[in-house]
Amino acid sequence: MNPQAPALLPARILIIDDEPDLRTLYELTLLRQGYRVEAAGDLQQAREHLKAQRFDAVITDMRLPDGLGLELLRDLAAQHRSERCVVITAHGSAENAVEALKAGAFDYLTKPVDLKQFRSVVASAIQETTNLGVALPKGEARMAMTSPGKPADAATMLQKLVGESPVMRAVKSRIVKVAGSMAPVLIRGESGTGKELVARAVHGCSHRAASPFVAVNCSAIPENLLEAEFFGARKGAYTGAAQDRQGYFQAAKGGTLFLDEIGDLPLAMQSKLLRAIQERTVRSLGSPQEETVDVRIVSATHKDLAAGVEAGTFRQDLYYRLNVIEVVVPPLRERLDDLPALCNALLARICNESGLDMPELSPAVIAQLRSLPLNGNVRELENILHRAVALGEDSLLQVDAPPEEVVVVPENLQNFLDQQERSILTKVLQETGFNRTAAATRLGLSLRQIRYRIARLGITTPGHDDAAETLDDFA
Ligand SMILES: Nc1ncnc2c1ncn2[C@@H]1O[C@H](COP(=O)(O)OP(=O)(O)OP(=O)(O)O)[C@@H](O)[C@H]1O
Repeated sequence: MNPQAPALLPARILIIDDEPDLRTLYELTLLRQGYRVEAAGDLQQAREHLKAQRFDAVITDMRLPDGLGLELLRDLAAQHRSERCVVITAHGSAENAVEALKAGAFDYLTKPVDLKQFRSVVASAIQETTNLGVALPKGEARMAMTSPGKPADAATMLQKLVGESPVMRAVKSRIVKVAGSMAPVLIRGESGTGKELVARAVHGCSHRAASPFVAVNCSAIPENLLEAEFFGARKGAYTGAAQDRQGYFQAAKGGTLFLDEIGDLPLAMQSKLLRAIQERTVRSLGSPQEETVDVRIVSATHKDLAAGVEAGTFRQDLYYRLNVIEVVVPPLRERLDDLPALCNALLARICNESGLDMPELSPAVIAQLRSLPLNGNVRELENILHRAVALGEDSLLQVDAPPEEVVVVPENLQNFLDQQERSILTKVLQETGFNRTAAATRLGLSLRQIRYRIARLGITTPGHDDAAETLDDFA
């Protein structure tokens, strides 16, 4: 530790459990770690302790003689207290765990409590308060020192998410609010809205910022490789496994695992993922042993997962588990006031990457972009700007962006083309007073060509009997 750093007191923790043996076990475990510990046997005693002083973390059993641990959580939230809460729930009560996380618990532990996990969850819980100036007990210092200062990092992360419209501001404050907990986050939004950026911001604003962020596109992995990719594999576990390899869970240890396109995960893999999340352990293919992993799961989808649950393609229990906290990223059309700032940020990035000077962005171009449907959201905007920069000839940016074409695939191409041709010909003929020569000139055809087409499509033109001409006449 930095010898110049002021000697700070170890973190203070309040333990609440009505079983004296367990209380003692938790107390001793924490005292051995160097923390200062107070203990309470019920809600009333806990409230007295909390009234008397501030703690860094509160660890409470869910069921207490005079009420639920959740009530304490709600009290602390209502009083805007900074204590991080860890709730201990009975084995198999997934609902309680989810409820606790929704009520603002930092994390939960399931009985019987594994002491190694207990120590690591407590260390995570107090880490953030430690970064704000309270010392960690011996042995945990490395984590605190490698963890970047939270406020600066959070601000940088949020800056990358360009946009100050009310809807984007709401997204950002939600990110800050949810970043601190261990609860799984589900990010919903159309394609290209910036879901991955949001996931990175959740990670960057959390105490996990100094640990890995591992992004996985669930739809891009072949089904037979999913298990090895997620959980790792021992050498020889399958044909081609020439050496031990770690999975995404192991790679993201201590950090965040971002599961993009989670709706595309096959059902068999959904069960395995659910198990890994519930047990917080994974087993590499071919390994006899399970290993504990401390990973926060952030997932994203552009699909309606609830509809997937209805249709039987997505497991309800996994949906329930992943969707503890939801962040919805609005489509670009609902935040068009962000366009100028977004264009500037994207242009700066594009020009920087390609070593070009930043072109001038005129209000007319912004207005032009504003009028586009932009159904591909920020990614589409990025592509349009990329094209404009690549094709631009002077320092004023010109956008040649037709609205994204909706390609209609006709059932019968010939009929479809005939119909298009017929309506163009009819329109031009009407506009030229059925003067075939004038119509042909406008369409870049010869008189003979237009007569052929009129005959082929059976278009009646007053004063002529083109439709009566047979195609043989043109042979
Ligand atoms: N608010 C924003 N500020 C700056 N860049 C953004 C913003 N939103 C999106 N982008 C950029 O747009 C592109 C698409 O964003 P991202 O990949 O995060 O979208 P997504 O919703 O995850 O897409 P998909 O659904 O296809 O996975 C990226 O290059 C990203 O950097």
